[in-house]
Amino acid sequence: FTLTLIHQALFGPSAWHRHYPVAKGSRQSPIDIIPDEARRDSSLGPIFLKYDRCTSLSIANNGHSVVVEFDDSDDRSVIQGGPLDNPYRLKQFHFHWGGKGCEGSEHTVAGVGYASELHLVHWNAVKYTTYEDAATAPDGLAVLGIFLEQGDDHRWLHTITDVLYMVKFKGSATNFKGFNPKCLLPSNLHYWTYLGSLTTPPLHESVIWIVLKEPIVVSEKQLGMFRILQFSGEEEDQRMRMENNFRPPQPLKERISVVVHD
Ligand SMILES: CC[C@H](C)CCC(=O)Nc1ccc(S(N)(=O)=O)cc1
Ligand SMILES: [Zn+2]
Repeated sequence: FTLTLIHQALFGPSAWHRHYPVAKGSRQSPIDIIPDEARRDSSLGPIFLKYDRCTSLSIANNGHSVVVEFDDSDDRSVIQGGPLDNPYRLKQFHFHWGGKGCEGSEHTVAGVGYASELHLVHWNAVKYTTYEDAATAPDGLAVLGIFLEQGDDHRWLHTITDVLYMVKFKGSATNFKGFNPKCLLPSNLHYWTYLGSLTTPPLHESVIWIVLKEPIVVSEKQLGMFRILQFSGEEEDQRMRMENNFRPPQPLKERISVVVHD
């Protein structure tokens, strides 16, 4: 317990500003979304997701989360429409979650958090040649955020939780082909959108956030499977269970409020 507190104080969100001054920037994520204060913009249309089955490649533990990587060498799997001027290619998705029974999402809605949050990370391959270049540009990335609410078993999440034991330790990865993230979407794509940042270092202010209003429902058992993951590598003797890997909401500052599309 004290190890976790020390670890948190040295490497957690409150320490990031020392190496990444942008942590105190003007468009940091996540934020607390206040639906009643969200503007409506009639020019803002629906988003479209074209997720082709055969682009998933691998699943890995990067020491911060569990990440499913995609082949982003062409436009087979893209998000477009809504606030986006171009199609953005799917690069990876990952999750953020809490400890036993406590909150775990990054964005909150009127001060209330969810048990977990799924991030599908896309990049603007029309304007930028590499993901790395896009990740430092103000319109380089589009991250689709989906809340996970605790309830019944999710019908398809087991395809991910069943393989987590193979990527238990930091730095481990395994083949994960043929997974279509479409199965993780809620029934409607109504969203809030705002200009923000990566929620972990390097915290680049390069993300157009699109947060879906409707959560997906997953069971406590399925959420618990994420907690078999470790922050630490296999060789490290101090076992550090991977949980509470979420950044708390950041100040909205002079950003225009969030825009909503129903
Ligand atoms: C140089 C490449 C790049 C900056 C570093 C690797 C990367 O992609 N990081 C990343 C991606 C997504 C999020 S989030 N949680 O979706 O906001 C947080 C961090
Ligand atoms: Zn994330």
